[in-house]
Amino acid sequence: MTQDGFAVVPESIGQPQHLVVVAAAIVQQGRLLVVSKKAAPEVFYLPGGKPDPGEGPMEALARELDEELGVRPLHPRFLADVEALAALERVPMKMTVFHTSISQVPRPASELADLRWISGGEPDVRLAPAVQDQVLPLLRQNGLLA
Ligand SMILES: Nc1nc2c([nH]c(=O)n2[C@H]2C[C@H](O)[C@@H](COP(=O)(O)OP(=O)(O)OP(=O)(O)O)O2)c(=O)[nH]1
Repeated sequence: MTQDGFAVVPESIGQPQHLVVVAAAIVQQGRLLVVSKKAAPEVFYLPGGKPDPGEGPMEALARELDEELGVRPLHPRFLADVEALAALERVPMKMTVFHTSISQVPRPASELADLRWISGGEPDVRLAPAVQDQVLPLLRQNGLLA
């Protein structure tokens, strides 16, 4: 109850549950790094994942990049918040994307099935909807990808 006598309603009540995801847009030599996981090897998306409880976006980004690729983000900058259907869970997802450089050459961890550097037009790479429809156009609009 607030001082005004109103009950405090948790934000989640009455709203759809969103999956929260943090991800990295890493571009080198005009190509975007995408990964696929062993759980769904046919779908590629940005390295990243769900923040642990109490973890901030940058902390989550650094942990996920370390776990998945053995790299550290260098000079990460907020690119966009995008909303789409999550590629694996198929529920609404809010994904915060940071454009970042990385500290080393990425080495895929065992949870990954594949790692590709893409220009965006590869016919054999099926991208998650958020990446195909939102992240690639944003990177192009910002001159970060041809
Ligand atoms: N990392 C990432 N996830 C994405 C993207 N696009 C997209 O739909 N997703 C979806 C895929 C999954 O449904 C969800 C992220 O799940 P994940 O399995 O990568 O997350 P995680 O590393 O925290 O995995 P876990 O703890 O559940 O094992 O978000 C994207 O570009 N990057």
